[in-house]
Amino acid sequence: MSPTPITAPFPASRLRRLRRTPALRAMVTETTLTPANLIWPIFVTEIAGGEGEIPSMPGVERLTLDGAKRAAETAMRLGIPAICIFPHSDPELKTESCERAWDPDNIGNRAIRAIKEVAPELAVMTDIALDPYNANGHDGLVRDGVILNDETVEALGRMALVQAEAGADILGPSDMMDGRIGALRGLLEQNGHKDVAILSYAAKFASGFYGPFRDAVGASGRLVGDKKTYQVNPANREEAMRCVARDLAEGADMVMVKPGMPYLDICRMVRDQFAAPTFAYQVSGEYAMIEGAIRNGWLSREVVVESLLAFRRAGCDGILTYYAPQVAERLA
Ligand SMILES: NCc1[nH]cc(CCC(=O)O)c1CC(=O)O
Repeated sequence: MSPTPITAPFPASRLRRLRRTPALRAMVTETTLTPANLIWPIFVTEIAGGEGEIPSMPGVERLTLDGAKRAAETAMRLGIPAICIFPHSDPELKTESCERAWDPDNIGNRAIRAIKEVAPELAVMTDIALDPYNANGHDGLVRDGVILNDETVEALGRMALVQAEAGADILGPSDMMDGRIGALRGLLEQNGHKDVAILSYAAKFASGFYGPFRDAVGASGRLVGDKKTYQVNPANREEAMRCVARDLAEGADMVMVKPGMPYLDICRMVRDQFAAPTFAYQVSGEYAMIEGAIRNGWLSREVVVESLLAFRRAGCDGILTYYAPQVAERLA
C-alpha cells in the first residue's frame, strides 16, 4: 500500500527546511548506496599481451590471472561482495562448436580458481553464454544462420557444471535461450551443486549499448548478424516481465535487467511485481557514455554515484558496474 503524503499549504509547509544543511539532508535521505550493492565485472585475458586498457572503455583494463587476483583482493578490501568474470579468450581457439566453453581449464574457469585461492569469501559470479568461445560471436550454437535453442541449452549445461566445479558461487546465464534456467537448475541439483545460485539475465534487451563490451572480449568483428532472435526487443515491457516470471518459476534465485539506465522502468516493474532479488547491469555503453563525457570535461565525476543511486531508487538490490571499485573507494 502506498502512503498518501500530507503536506500543509505554504507557508506552513516549506519543503526547503529539510534541505538546508547537510545534517538535515542526511536525516531524510531515502535511498542508500553502499559497496554491498555493487558487483564488479572484470575482463580476464589468456592472450599474452592482451592485458591493458580497452579503448572504448577508458579506465577499464583487461586483466591477467594475477591481475584478477589483485582485483579480488581489492574487492575484499573495499567491501564489494561479488566479482563477475568475463573471459577474453584466444581468437585462434574459437570454434563453431564452442567446446572450449566447457573446458575446465578455459580462462574463465582458471580465473574462478585463482580468485578463490586469494579471496575465498568473495562471491564469484560467472557468465554463461557461448560468445567468448564462439567463432561467430553468438551466444548460442548456429546452424545455417539459425541460433539453435535446445542444442545451445545442452552446451550451456556443460558450461555451468564446470563453472560450479571450479568454485563459482553464482552462475549468470546471459544467453537468453528458452528453458535454460530450468535445465541448469536441474543439472546443478543432480550433480551435487545444490547451493550454487543462479542470477539470471532475465530481461536482457537487444541493445546497442553492449558495443564496448564486445570490443573488450574481442567479439566485435566476429558477430555475424545481430542478437535480435534471442534478446528482447527494446520496445517490449510486458515481454520482459514474462521473461522474469518464467526464469523465477524455473528456479532463478535472482534476476537482472540489462542494460540499466535506459531500462529503469523495467527495474521498477520487476521489483514491484515479483519482490525477488533484483539487479541491473550498467553496461559497457553506459560506462563509455558517462566516462567519455567526464574525460571530456562535459560532466563532473559526481554523476557516477548519481547514476547508481537511480538503480537503487528504481528498486534494485544491486548493480553490476565497471565503476564498482572507484565508487566503493569513494563511499569508504
Ligand atoms: N553473453 C554476452 C554478454 N554478457 C554481457 C554482455 C554485455 C555487458 C556490457 O555491455 O557491459 C554481453 C554482450 C552481448 O550480449 O552481446
